[in-house]
Amino acid sequence: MIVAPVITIDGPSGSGKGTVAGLLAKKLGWNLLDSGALYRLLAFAAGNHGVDLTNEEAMKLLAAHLDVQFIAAGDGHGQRIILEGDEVTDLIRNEQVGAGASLVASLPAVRDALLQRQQAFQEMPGLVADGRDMGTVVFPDAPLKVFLTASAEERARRRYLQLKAKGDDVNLASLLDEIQARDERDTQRAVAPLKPAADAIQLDSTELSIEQVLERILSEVASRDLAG
Ligand SMILES: Nc1ncnc2c1ncn2[C@@H]1O[C@H](COP(=O)(O)OP(=O)(O)O)[C@@H](O)[C@H]1O
Ligand SMILES: Nc1ccn([C@H]2C[C@H](O)[C@@H](COP(=O)(O)OP(=O)(O)O)O2)c(=O)n1
Repeated sequence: MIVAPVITIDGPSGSGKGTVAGLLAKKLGWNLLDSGALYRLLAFAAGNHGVDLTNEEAMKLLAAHLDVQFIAAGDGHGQRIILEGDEVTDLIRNEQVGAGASLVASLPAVRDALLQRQQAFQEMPGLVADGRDMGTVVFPDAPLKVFLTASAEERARRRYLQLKAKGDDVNLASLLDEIQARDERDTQRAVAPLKPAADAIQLDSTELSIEQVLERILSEVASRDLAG
């Protein structure tokens, strides 16, 4: 059986995972898994259904029955996300939902319930998957694993610019606090914590442009002969 190759991109919030994963998937013509969106969707759905984010049993049920569709955007750039029939693409991209996602993501039963759903994205001709545990837990056999980082200050600055451009009322200092709190929770949790896989390439993007990060990864793809 031919197994579709996977490129995993893990790292902390604002390191550029989502942007680079989207560009890479587009360039290679591969499928895309934004695993963080699943945790964000769960936190968002919990709000809609009045479920307490720390209620592991209820959150596990919600995860098992999550009704979500990822639709490639018409311009070939990014994805539209539909939750229970409603478009939530932008609604899940704020720090409040991010913090809720990080909380939900610390529940082992929730991670278990999402495992197969994530693995089902591994289809031909290949998959680019971004998150926190793509290389360590979900796709441990991936032939290329990237761990993307950047300083917390640079990540907060990027998030600030991104949210401000969207028209959100944001504050740089509180974004930095929130990012650091999320880093702490994501790296310290007992199950599938944020950490580089032993065989991951580590890339610090603090001083790199998006194009430079993409170039570095594409050179790894070429040297491993992954794109056929
Ligand atoms: N290397 C980079 N240099 C400058 N800005 C970047 C870089 N990588 C990503 N960005 C910007 O930072 C913001 C956060 O990137 P994103 O891909 O959402 O990060 P993550 O998925 O790791 O949270 C986006 O607005 C993106 O355009
Ligand atoms: N594979 C994943 C992806 C995300 N998570 C959790 C931890 C993160 O703080 C939240 C939100 O992830 P997301 O990648 O959307 O967040 P950022 O874009 O990096 O800010 O979900 C996870 O535990 N495992």
